[in-house]
Amino acid sequence: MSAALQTIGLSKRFGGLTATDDVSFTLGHGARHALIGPNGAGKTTFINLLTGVLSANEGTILLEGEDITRMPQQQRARRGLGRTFQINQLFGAMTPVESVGLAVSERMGGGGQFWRRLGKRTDIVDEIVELLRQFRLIEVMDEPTARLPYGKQRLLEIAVALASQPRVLLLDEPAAGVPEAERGELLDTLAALPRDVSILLIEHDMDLVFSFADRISVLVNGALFAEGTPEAMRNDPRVQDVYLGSDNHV
Ligand SMILES: Nc1ncnc2c1ncn2[C@@H]1O[C@H](COP(=O)(O)OP(=O)(O)OP(=O)(O)O)[C@@H](O)[C@H]1O
Repeated sequence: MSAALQTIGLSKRFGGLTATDDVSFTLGHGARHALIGPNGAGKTTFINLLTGVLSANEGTILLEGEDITRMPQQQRARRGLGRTFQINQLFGAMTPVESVGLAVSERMGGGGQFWRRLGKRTDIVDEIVELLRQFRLIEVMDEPTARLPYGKQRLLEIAVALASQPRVLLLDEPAAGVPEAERGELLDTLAALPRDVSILLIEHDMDLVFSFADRISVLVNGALFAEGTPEAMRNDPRVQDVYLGSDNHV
């Protein structure tokens, strides 16, 4: 059985700087895999290569065994590659029910026909309500997004990404900017994500990384430096040296 997502010898250069250096990486089916590393290690560049925001200089990207290396972003998304962004990409004037509804409708090819379809399709309504419930957004579903607590906005972002039913979900720093008091809800919600979605998490919050991940890869200077179970990474003196033992992950 092929991996959910795999890179082989992936490299990206910006002029003289190698931001992704010969990365061969495997995301297993149903994985809860975290990618960590110091600032500037190349985590965001790697995600951008996976999603097609950037094109690789060398190497191959396989999604469920299919070569997507040269595919445009939209096509990768349609093939089942979902992502959230480090910085909130939501429309502030829309409500959670509208954002999730639009994402579900788009997946079904509804697009602008969204509200007309909604009235007729109870299965769509049920799915929207279930997503809002799962992400603890029911009580705020009619509030403009810009007025929601930041933690709720990050939850909404994940709900919107999940609405497209991705096979692989890339979570780019979901806890960034979320106040301490709202982190528990985020952790619980991430823990409850459906197991048939394979997840790659990029995160600086080590509590979240160690509570979420069953596998961790460490990126340093664009290259994979170490990989293993959370326990193995926590106890690896080399990893402690370059990352965990220092202050540069906050
Ligand atoms: N578009 C670009 N042009 C030139 N250099 C870039 C570009 N994007 C990233 N870099 C450089 O590539 C390296 C990796 O950056 P990247 O943002 O991928 O790291 P990161 O691990 O995501 O960092 P952080 O944890 O701070 O978000 C850095 O040295 C960065 O300055």
